[in-house]
Amino acid sequence: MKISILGTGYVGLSTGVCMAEIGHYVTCIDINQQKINQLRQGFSPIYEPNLENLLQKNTKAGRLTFTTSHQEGLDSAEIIIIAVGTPQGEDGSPDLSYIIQCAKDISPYLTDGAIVVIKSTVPVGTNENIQKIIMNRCNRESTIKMASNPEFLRQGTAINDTLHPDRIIIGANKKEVAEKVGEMYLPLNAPMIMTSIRSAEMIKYASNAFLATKLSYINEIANLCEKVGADVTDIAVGMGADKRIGESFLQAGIGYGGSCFPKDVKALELTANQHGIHFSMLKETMRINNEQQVILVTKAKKRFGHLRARKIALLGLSFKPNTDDMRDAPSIKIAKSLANEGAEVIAYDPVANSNARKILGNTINYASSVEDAAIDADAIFIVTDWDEIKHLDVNILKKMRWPIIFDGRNCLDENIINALDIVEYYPVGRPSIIHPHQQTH
Ligand SMILES: NC(=O)C1=CN([C@@H]2O[C@H](COP(=O)(O)OP(=O)(O)OC[C@H]3O[C@@H](n4cnc5c(N)ncnc54)[C@H](O)[C@@H]3O)[C@@H](O)[C@H]2O)C=CC1
Ligand SMILES: O=C(O)[C@H]1O[C@H](OP(=O)(O)OP(=O)(O)OC[C@H]2O[C@@H](n3ccc(=O)[nH]c3=O)[C@H](O)[C@@H]2O)[C@H](O)[C@@H](O)[C@@H]1O
Repeated sequence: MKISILGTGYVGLSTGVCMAEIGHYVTCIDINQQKINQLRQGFSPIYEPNLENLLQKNTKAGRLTFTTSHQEGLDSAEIIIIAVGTPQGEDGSPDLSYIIQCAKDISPYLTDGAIVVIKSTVPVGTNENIQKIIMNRCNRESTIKMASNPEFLRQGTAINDTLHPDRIIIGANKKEVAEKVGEMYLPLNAPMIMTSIRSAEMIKYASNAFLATKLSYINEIANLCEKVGADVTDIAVGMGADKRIGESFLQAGIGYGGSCFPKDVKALELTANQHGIHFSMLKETMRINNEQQVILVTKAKKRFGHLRARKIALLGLSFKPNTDDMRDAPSIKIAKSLANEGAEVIAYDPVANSNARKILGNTINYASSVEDAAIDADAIFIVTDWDEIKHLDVNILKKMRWPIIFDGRNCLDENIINALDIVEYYPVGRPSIIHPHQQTH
């Protein structure tokens, strides 16, 4: 099948590479010339495990090409996938300007049989509006075929998620359109759910908001665990063993971040509001998450009294491991809050230092290794559960002024905690460990 994809971000590029991997001929279009140049040379502009390898393999096989030209990129495309950003606008609703621009960009080159698929996360009704824009521009009514095909990949595991999805949602108002889009995915052998366009758009928001709410729920349980002396990691195992609840998304910590949950929860709450439904549960999901993101700062202030002139090593900056994405990362709020308290912050991330610098600038200092960050630190904050942070070298802790660790992901290797008899360890929602040799510091 001949597929064109607009947008070579996390979703567009992962989709493009995977569709080529299963045998389709894919052209990826982006307006960013620099990205396209980089991709043509076989380099991925984003950090995503296994992406660059499949990019090079499929480019070499002649199934994957990149262009900035809509005319060239859309030539004889059977399916045109729109995967551009829908970031949060100033009023909290998604900014649809990139999608609208895509509609304008593709209109002159649409052939009769082509299907326009919106993969970006868009509010209910957007597919219909985009269809109208295209119809007006093309001056044709009957032949614009549209489908909603929301994406569920997670950053850090984007390739695996795209090749092995739990389900594929296809929303279309015509059976033959849904079937044609489904044909594209047949080699994946994944369950497909066909719905109306509006339902497909809604499934995406309902899923993300549900997962975010599950996280705020377990985080509030974690806060309660600290008060009553229970351990939230045991609670998660106990709850998760119930199939109706499920074990995933029960890892308590410093709350959710990233380019999707924060904006999608807000967008759904706004949609509900516009229709007279006060979805107060989502308001609470967001409130809990906002407070949770700075919980390590609150804990450290309690431990030290104040944080002025305290040196804090921030380990991990990206919003989750295995990505360099800093969009809405909890580390941003934590770093700013520490700086406001007068602390000296030195941060380390295996891949996100340079993206972080674009956002945080000189508010903090950047280290080139865990060890660099930890030297003479008064405390470590574990912010992102990268493998090298979870299993950090015990000897590194001996270089701190005093090994005090605030673990925002409850992820530090048990052996490390047990190996040190001078450690103070403060996880989230679990009993703290303060070894007997502790001295005032
Ligand atoms: N990042 C993620 O993990 C997921 C994102 N989504 C949704 O997918 C959509 C895309 O998200 P990301 O991939 O993160 O975005 P991104 O910001 O990483 O990439 C968007 C790309 O679109 C390009 N672009 C903008 N206007 C264009 C145009 N007119 N023609 C061609 N290219 C254009 C930009 O240059 C950029 O490279 C959003 O709606 C997001 O909510 C859905 C599932 C997962
Ligand atoms: O629409 C999207 O963009 C995507 O949003 C999320 O994917 P993503 O944001 O990439 O990553 P997640 O693994 O969901 O993590 C989101 C945040 O929740 C946090 N999280 C996740 C799981 C958990 O148990 N605990 C927890 O704190 C992560 O650290 C991260 O900050 C969804 O999981 C994807 O299905 C969806 O496609």
